Amino acid sequence: MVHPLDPSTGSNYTEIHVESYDLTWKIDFEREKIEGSVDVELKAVKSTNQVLLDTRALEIREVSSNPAENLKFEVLENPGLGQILKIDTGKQLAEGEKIKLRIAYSTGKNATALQFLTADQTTDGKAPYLFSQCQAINARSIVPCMDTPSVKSTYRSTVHVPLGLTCLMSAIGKSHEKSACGKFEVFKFEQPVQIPAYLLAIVVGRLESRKISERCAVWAEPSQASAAEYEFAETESILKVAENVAGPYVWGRYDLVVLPASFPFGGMENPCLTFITPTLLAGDRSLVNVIAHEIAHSWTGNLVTNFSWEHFWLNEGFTVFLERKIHGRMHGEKERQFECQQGFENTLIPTVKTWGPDHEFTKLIQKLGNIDPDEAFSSIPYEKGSALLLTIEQAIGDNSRFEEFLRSYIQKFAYKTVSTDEFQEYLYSSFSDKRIILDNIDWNLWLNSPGLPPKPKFDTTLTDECKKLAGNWTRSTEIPAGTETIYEKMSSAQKLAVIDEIRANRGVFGVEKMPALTEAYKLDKVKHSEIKFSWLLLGLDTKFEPIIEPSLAFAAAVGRMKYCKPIYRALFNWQATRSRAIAQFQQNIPKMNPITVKAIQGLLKA
Ligand SMILES: CC/C=C\C/C=C\C[C@@H](O)/C=C/C=C/C=C\[C@@H](O)CCCC(=O)O
Ligand SMILES: [Zn+2]
Repeated sequence: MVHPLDPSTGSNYTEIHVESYDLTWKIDFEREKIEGSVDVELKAVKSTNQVLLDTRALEIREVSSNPAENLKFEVLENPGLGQILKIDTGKQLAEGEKIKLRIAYSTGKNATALQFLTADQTTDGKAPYLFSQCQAINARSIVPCMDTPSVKSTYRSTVHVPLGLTCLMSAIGKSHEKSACGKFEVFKFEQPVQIPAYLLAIVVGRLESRKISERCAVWAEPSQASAAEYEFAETESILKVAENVAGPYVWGRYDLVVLPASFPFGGMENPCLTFITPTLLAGDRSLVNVIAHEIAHSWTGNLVTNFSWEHFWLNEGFTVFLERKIHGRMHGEKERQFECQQGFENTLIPTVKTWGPDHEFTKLIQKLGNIDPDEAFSSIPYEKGSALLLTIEQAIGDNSRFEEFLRSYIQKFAYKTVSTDEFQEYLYSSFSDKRIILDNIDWNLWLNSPGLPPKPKFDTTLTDECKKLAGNWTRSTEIPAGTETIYEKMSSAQKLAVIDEIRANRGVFGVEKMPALTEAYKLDKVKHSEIKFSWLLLGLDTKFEPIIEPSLAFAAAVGRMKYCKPIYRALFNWQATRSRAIAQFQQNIPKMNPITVKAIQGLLKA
């Protein structure tokens, strides 16, 4: 089956493929730039005399071939998506012929993949810091590349960083020594498994590591190292369960790095080194579902990769489904069902409501054109995607057979990319005895229609307990008796479900009960970031004035977009807070991640 084209790249990947990148970088904290070169090895898929690479605001100094010969190049605009570096190879390459190019360049001011932090913007406030976020199409702002998941390449790197700092990458560390001049720490890495450009990642900072197992460690700034070691101590056990569900782990190491608070996501599945937000440091290991999610990406996303961002649900829907399979193996089927029901009712339903039921971005398969995929990003591919897989599992009616199918799907498409059609074709060929059952799934509704899909069936036991407790608050004007004790005995996920449920029924809750609710469940002291976020949003949605200060403080301190975007949206939409929120946001822009800035600016334009 031939893949359609990826609209988010300007590269000529159908003519020639990048096989490997060899990066030589110097991290310049003063000028907030990466300075260096990349050696690119390419192989022609068909005869061509040009190489088109994606770039975004890069300063290209020179392009040469090996043996050294300067090549002609020009930089063309690619509206909405950056630029295209067009290189004349100087000769016609035959199909299968290889070529090596060297590109000397530096990153531009405000490279979208990078956030340079001054010492005072870090957790410990002791040294500057740098981290990257290349998904979806930001890799092109740090290296000229084929920035499409359709192309997978290996990479090596040599990185010079200031003395005393540690560099980590989404690869296996090979060596660390001082430079000959004694002015730099020099780190070398190798990623021997072919990966798409969006999985290239770097972090530089004052970092300490704690060993979790032979293949797992957690890195953090020194003041957070012990907390991180405790919080993520279960990483190896989760990885073993994941292998049991999905097959052997092929990436060698699985390390974690806790980033500063401005990191825009909960976690990013960079191979060998998952990036995580410090908002996971709940103190009681109650947010490790994010680690299970990132571990699951080692198979779905990193090994089997969506061929373009229009089919992002193949990365995220499968990963959420696997994450919950892992959770079910560890804590029981009722728990898995609870997570699935919560995902549908308290994430998917509100997300569809926020976009609007006819919005293009509520479709599972997207038509992105030249829209930056970041703009379409939401929980839809995660929750609608995993709900589709749950629906298929239930239609098949044999969970262990469906799990075997998942393993064979992973094996079949490992190291490759996949489209929705290919997944569907493989599903039908694997369940040829269930064709009629599969035909009963309304594929067009699930894949191509906006809005909510049919709700799968759930074992509602654990959710029912939460709905009952929440109902006591929303249905009555009285403060429910004994509510503290019932709440206290619940798991953190159930506690969150209680607040989410009250929030879903805020119309009948009544702002006058906010102080009692806050007091009963000690919500103003809660450390669990999901519960805190839900409480703040409940207060903002019900226009509870004492919530304004903690909401502004949370939005300023936490760059995770899952939290700061809805909080800013609510603050912008409330007349009483709008101007303060806009002023705070604008003042904080220099400290914020470029991806987050763009997303919040989008809210103001909407
Ligand atoms: C349908 C949208 C099409 C393409 C989007 C592709 C990438 C979107 C881009 O914005 C990058 C996303 C990176 C996500 C990383 C981690 C998430 O799993 C975090 C989820 C939210 C959170 O927990 O904070
Ligand atoms: Zn994910």
